[in-house]
Amino acid sequence: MAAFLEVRGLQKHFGGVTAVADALFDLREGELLSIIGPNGAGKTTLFNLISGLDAPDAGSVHFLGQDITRAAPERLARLGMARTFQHGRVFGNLSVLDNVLVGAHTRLRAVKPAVPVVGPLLEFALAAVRPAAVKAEEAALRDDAMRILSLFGERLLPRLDHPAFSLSYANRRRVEIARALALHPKLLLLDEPTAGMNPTETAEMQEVVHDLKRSGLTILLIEHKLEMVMRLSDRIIVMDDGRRIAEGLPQAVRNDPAVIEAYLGHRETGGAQQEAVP
Ligand SMILES: Nc1ncnc2c1ncn2[C@@H]1O[C@H](COP(=O)(O)OP(=O)(O)OP(=O)(O)O)[C@@H](O)[C@H]1O
Repeated sequence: MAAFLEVRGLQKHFGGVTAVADALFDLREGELLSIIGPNGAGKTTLFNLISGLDAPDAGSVHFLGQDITRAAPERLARLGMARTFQHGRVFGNLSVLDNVLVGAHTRLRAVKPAVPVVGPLLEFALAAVRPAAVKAEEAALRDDAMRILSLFGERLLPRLDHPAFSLSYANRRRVEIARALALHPKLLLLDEPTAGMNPTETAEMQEVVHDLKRSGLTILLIEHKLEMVMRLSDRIIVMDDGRRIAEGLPQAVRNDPAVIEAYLGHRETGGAQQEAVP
């Protein structure tokens, strides 16, 4: 049986820099796999190659048995892959609720008839007239968006109508994750969901990710906060200078001499240094 996600020999070079060298791993359905490593190790580049934001120089990615190497992000969204970004990307002028509804766009059916050529025109007309089927779909998506926003307790629900630019940094990160969840993804790629968060916010985010994992969602996680990685991960891949230097269960990785060397030996560890080898 094909793996849920299969990454084979992925490579990416930027000029003379090897950002990702021969990445190779499988991800099983329902698994939470973390990618860790010092700054510049190639983690975000690897995410970009998997999620269609960047094209690999070599190698392949298969998702749910389909070759998705170099596939456009829209196709990946339709297949059920969603991601978040290291620095959080939201639509600043849209409200919290609308940001999340944008994420549900690929799930629209009533307002997006699958008619060739005139489809976009029909969609425009249906959005303007809003017949009962379209209204019912909008209501269902709104209910779903509220359910997703409630995963973050009282952080976002009281701010439904606030424009995203007015939110705190931590809340913008939460909105971004909520928007990714609105896609009802089969695979969620989270790039440092707790970056810039204080210990309370980090603990809350850890709970959210834990709940998502418990719900059966398959997750690929980049995270510098090692305690969180150790608690959440089924398996961990450690990268350094574009290469995988270790892979295994959290406890084994924690005690791996190559991992300790990579973290403690690096000049910059993006906050991981203080937490390395806990
Ligand atoms: N668009 C780009 N152009 C040139 N070099 C790049 C580009 N993107 C990444 N790199 C380089 O590739 C290497 C890997 O970077 P990447 O951002 O993937 O690392 P990372 O592990 O995600 O680091 P961090 O933990 O700091 O986010 C680095 O040396 C980086 O400078």
